Amino acid sequence: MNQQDIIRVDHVSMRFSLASEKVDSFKEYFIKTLKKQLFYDEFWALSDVSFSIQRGDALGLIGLNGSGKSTMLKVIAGVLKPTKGSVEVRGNVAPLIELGAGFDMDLTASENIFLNGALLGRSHEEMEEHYQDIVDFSELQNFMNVPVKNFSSGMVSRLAFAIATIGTPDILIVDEVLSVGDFHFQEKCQARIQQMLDAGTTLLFVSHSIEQVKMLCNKIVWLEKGCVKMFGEAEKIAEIYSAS
Ligand SMILES: Nc1ncnc2c1ncn2[C@@H]1O[C@H](COP(=O)(O)OP(=O)(O)OP(=O)(O)O)[C@@H](O)[C@H]1O
Repeated sequence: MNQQDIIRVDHVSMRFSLASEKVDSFKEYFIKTLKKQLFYDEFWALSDVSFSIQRGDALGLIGLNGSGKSTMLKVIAGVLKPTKGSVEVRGNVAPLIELGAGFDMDLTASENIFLNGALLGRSHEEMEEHYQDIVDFSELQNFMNVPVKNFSSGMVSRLAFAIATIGTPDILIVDEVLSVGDFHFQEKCQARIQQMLDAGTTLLFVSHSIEQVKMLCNKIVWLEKGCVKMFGEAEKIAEIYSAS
């Protein structure tokens, strides 16, 4: 890995196994597995993907539905282990993937702040320090003692975004989360991401809005059916992508 590189993706391929027939119950699954009657189709979500980015870069991942963007982010975040190839990451990662996935819906917003913080590796004291900022940013002051199961999906995302973006991580991974929440909150999130970029955070960003990608990113990886179609300077690739 080059001295300047913060992330290096080296010949990464990711295979998923899809059951090729319908199984209606766990019992049927168990019996068919024992009898070796369960067959799988192989599906390669990523094929031989390589690129590297440097500290302070902001990389946009673009491509049609199912092209492998989220899978690539999950491999970089360490949520998925690639079937082939390797990924090297230098620094701590704040992943904004599937916002709210770590919440316990029966607990209150306030309790979830500490639970989610712990899942992100932060101590109780650290979360106490950031507590007011999270409440203010999420604008959920009047809902802190309400169980999260009573929140709208936008409210869940606001709380999760506010928790995940405390401090200044080395690498911030943002997967489509800006499309949730209302327009006012989207603008606030975008401003917070920009603040982090100004402070030197490296960004990996998935969005179907090429305008958002152009606004935040200096580099783009364009994925097509799991392969890199183009990698390089954002403005140029965004132009070609928009015209395609
Ligand atoms: N856990 C999984 N098991 C099986 N297939 C999967 C799994 N996760 C993703 N896939 C498949 O891999 C392919 C790539 O999915 P991925 O979510 O990475 O695409 P994407 O570019 O982020 O799509 P979108 O723009 O729709 O969010 C899809 O065909 C998807 O069905």
